[in-house]
Amino acid sequence: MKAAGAGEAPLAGQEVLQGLLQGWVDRGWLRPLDRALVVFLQEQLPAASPTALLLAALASHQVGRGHVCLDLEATRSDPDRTLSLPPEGEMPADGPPPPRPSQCLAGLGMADLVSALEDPDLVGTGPGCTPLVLQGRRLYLRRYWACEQRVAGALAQRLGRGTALRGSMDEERLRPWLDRLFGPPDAQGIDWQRAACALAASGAFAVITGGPGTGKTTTVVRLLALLQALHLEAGAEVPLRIRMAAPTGKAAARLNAAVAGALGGLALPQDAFGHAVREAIPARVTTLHRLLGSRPGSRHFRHDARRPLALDALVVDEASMIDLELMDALLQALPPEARLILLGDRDQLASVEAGAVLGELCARAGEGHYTPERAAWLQAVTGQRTPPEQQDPSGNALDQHVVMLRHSHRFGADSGIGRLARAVNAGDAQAVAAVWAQPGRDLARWGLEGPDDPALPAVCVDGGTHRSAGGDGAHPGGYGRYLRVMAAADPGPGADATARDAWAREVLAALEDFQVLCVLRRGPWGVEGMNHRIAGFLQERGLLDPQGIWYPGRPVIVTGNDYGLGLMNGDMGVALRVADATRNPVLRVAFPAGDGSGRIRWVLPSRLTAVETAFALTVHKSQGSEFRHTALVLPDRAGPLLTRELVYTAITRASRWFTLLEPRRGILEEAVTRRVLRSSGLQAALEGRLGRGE
Ligand SMILES: Nc1ncnc2c1ncn2[C@@H]1O[C@H](COP(=O)(O)OP(=O)(O)OP(=O)(O)O)[C@@H](O)[C@H]1O
Repeated sequence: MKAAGAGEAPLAGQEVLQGLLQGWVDRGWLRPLDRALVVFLQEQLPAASPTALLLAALASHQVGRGHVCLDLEATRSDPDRTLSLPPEGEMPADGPPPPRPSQCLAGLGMADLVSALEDPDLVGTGPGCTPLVLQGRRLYLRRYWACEQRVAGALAQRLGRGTALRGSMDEERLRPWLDRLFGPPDAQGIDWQRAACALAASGAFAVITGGPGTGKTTTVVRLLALLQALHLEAGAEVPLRIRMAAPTGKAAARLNAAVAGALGGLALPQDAFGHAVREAIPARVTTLHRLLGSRPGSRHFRHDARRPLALDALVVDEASMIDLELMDALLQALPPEARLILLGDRDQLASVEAGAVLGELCARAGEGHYTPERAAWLQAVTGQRTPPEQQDPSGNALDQHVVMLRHSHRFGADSGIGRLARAVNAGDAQAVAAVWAQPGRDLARWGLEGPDDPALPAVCVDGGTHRSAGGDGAHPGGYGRYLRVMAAADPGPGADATARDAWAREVLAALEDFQVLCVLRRGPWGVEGMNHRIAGFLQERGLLDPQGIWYPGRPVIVTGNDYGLGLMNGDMGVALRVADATRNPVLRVAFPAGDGSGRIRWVLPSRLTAVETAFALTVHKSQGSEFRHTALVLPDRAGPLLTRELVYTAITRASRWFTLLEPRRGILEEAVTRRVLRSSGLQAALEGRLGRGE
């Protein structure tokens, strides 16, 4: 055991550390959980070094900020970043602020930090039972280290597997099917969708990444058709068991609709065989939690390595939202002979929980890194040449299974949303300014004088129509629209269940026309302030009567999984006034069933314990959803949350119109130069295993 020593003056003793951490908790700088961990460790290891325990508190705190570990290098160079000071919603507290991490760690170099962690009871360097693990310059809570190791191990195994797959393809037969599904290859350039399909067909693991509308769904539906066609053509009596899933109900519903659309466009033979292939592609998409079998009150799932999922191929959309622990659970539950295909946009915000798995897996996707052997194989099966700049003789096994789709088929070259998303993604503030100099019809930008600026009701109620009408006469809507639908389509107290469901579907669909997004939760520009003001605007216009917590027209978002009600975190619903059996008016909350069936689930408001009003959502909560018109409310000052990834995610939630509301001019340009960099060792762990040929 290593006791506190010289060079640790700022944390002269354990009581000082306790007091310091309590001061941080009081200010909202640290979670009570992080301090509780230190109290526990002190009880178990009374002689532990205060510096090591401080680092343990910071490592624990990083998990709450989405990092898998504490990066000691980053901690040393900018200690205050470990607490993201100033945090959103800092709690007012009496007296002078407590010392910051930079003061506590002042004068300590990397060697001092590493030396403080040389405590075999507290910190291990690999398997064992110490509460912390130090790997290189990364300090982990053991649970997350173990999780990262399992994910790296499962991915490495999957990358090495191919021939044992059920439905393995014969490469000779691959080319004609690719030609049928994609048309003849273009000799001029590479069609990355075709390449993605071939690469994903060739192994047990594939990642297809791309921005909005780049054809991820189109490609995966063709891939599934290809796999089924090859499987059935080889004489299989039963088709492959294929499942599709997404992290949220909203994302599952979107994929469901997109798959249904893509199925119609499949170029399959017009005969019994083509029919059998089409029939064998699943039309229903489920949530990952439902697929894995969530269990109330437990973080374990019904399906795991001992009770694996009964499937031959799994497609998971919106994979950027999958955190490390969920990826671990998913990989454990997947039979070794099944394929896993991840779809997602690597540039979006990562999951709220720790880990940015998709981002890490796709970190090298822009440059391809296909080996010359892989490029030759691709040419043989797709008839396309891989551009030389995408080839790399030292490309690793993961590179050979990742494809980036680059061309948006949804946003044309003149689309403002597409141009703005690209400029933001590139982190190019000048390019962003250039887009706004010529925004086109689908973008609008409003400077706000303050929380009472009349632009706010103009956009939130009516969509700000006079500034950004579409070329085809369509107008971006605000929340006034769904409330008018709610009033006009109300089937009345005598309506039967079918008519009520149809009404709810119509209102829920109209609600998806528009969404206000915020960066923050608190303050006038956060979700709480905006929710309050938007309800007021709608009330002033006589569209809403927000009395009490529950009122007709209240849109809500579920904030925690409720297995009893079958509602998942992120599900959105709306309160509607319906009639009970005796025709008395009662309030019920209508949710889409979330299983692709189009059914409506009606829930008593009193049973909903974890919901929030959803006129305004944080950008994080909006992930996996898409709205025809999206309005992003920026804060009036830059902070740790306002980053390029966040703004990109907000813009790409809009399918038709995007409105920017800025309390201070230029804040957008500031935001795009800030990045979210998540600390994790997944790439290193994976590379280590691939290098060892595991
Ligand atoms: N190769 C293509 N040629 C023409 N149109 C295409 C092609 N690929 C996709 N599309 C069309 O582009 C639109 C977007 O495609 P798709 O839904 O597959 O993209 P996506 O990447 O899954 O989008 P998102 O994830 O943003 O919803 C669809 O209307 C689709 O029909």
